[in-house]
Formats: sequence, structure tokens, C-alpha cells
Amino acid sequence: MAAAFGRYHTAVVRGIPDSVRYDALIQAEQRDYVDVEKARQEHAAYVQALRDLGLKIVELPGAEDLPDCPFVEDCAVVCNGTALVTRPGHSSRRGEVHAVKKVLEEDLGLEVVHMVEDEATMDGGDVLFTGKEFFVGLSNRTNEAGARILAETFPDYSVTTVPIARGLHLKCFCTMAAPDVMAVGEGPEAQRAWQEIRARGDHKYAVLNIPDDGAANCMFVNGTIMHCAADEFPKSAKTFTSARLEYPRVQVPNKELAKVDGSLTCLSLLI
Ligand SMILES: NC(=O)NCCC[C@H](N)C(=O)O
Ligand SMILES: [Zn+2]
Repeated sequence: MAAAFGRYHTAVVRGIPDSVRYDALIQAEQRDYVDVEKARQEHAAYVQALRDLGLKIVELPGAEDLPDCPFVEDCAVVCNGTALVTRPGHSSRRGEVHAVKKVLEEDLGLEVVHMVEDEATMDGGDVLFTGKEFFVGLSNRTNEAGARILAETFPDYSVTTVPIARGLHLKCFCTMAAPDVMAVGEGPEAQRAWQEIRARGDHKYAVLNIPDDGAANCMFVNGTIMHCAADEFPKSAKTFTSARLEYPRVQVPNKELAKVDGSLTCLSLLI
């Protein structure tokens, strides 16, 4: 199973609605307005990077009444042919799941489980799959009931919860950079999460400490590491370069959607 980690054939992505500029959810107190045209250009570069890595792209149209809809990762957890369609933690995002569920079930033929329980919530951004087990951030968006349903849906893997006191999602600052290698931000919340993972997980991982928390959100896709662009995170990009990872790397831009807390993993569901 470990050898197949990070192998995908299809990516589901979703277009960016104009409403992302004024209405997308933000953590910051003050809004830094997204330049929608630039965001679409960056999104296109991201999608092209996935295509170049051999993925077939399924693009859902953006929906104006769903300003956060490009962040499809939050709508489902896909593993070994099964998709758990989530119940997103913020009520403004609940409507996003219908189009995602439809495409996963009808077009891609996945076995779909839908999290419908009233008290359960989950954003896929809190779900870190290592190829061997799951870690689930317990955040403002994801709760114990959500984590329990994940464990029931994927009984072959252990699920360990990680409390997230500050920040949006677990994967905002902690992701898999390569098989058995976790990229972890150097900020206090990221390091706390890593200590939990290290102490309570079932498996051992090497750590790659990344100077900027936001740049610790990277992706390992078909043998290549996709990470932040050097002009956005110069120090962190350098860390990826000098880390002597045994895999090729590509840099992808994400300046605009980062203003509404979007990171690289958020923008696709990989199958
Ligand atoms: N998986 C992710 O990290 N998703 C980012 C979601 C950003 C969106 N503005 C939100 O607050 O829900
Ligand atoms: Zn995130």
C-alpha cells in the first residue's frame, strides 16, 4: 500500500466565482481583496501542473452563491475507491457538497458515503492521510463526530485526532511532502500538531520543517512534489530546494486565493 502513496489518475477542481472577492470566508479581521482574474490565472497554472503530472482533470463550474466552492478538498475525503462526502463545518459551505458528490458518484463511479448526521462536521482540509493512517484536526470546522464517521468509513486505517486551537485546518500547516515525510510549519501551532502526530500516531515519519506555515501545505502527486512559489515564500521555497528530497519538484503560484485562506491541497480532490 505504501508504494502506491500519492498515485492518482484524476483531479476534481472547481472554477472560481466572482463572489470569492467579497464573500469568501476569512480568518483575518481585515479582508485583503482577491484579484479574481489573477486568481483564475494561478488556478489555471495549478490545474496545468496536475495535468502535466498525468492527471485527467474534471472541472466543475464555480457557483456564485458558493464563494468558497473552489476549495473542493473540504467537501470529500477520497481513499481507495471510496469517497466520504463531508458536512462542512461552516454552514455557508454546506451547499458545495452536492455538485461534488454527484461527480464523484455518477461520473467517477466511486462508492460514496455521505456524512449526514446533524452533529457531525468535517472539512477535508483537516484530514491528513499518510498512506498508512489518518490524522484529523479537531478545529472550528471538524469535530469528534466527524472523525468517528471517517473512522467508520475507512476501517482499514487508524484515525488519530489532533486538536487545532488556532488556524483553520490541520493541513494549513502540515501535509505529506513525500512518502513518510511530513512538511510541518515552524510556527507554534504547527509544531504542537507535529508533536501530537509523533507521539500518538501509529507510524514514524521524517519531518521537513518549513519556515512559513502556509508553505508547509504542499502536495505529493505521482512522484513529484508540488510546493509554493519562491516569490511568495522565498525562505520556504529554498528549504524545499535544499532539502535533498529524492523527488522532482514543481512550484505553483497561490498568492490570490491565499488571501481567503486557500492553500494548494484545498484546490483539488485527487483520485
Ligand atoms: N482545505 C482548505 O484549507 N480550504 C481552505 C478554505 C478556505 C475558505 N475561505 C474557508 O474559510 O473555508
Ligand atoms: Zn487550509
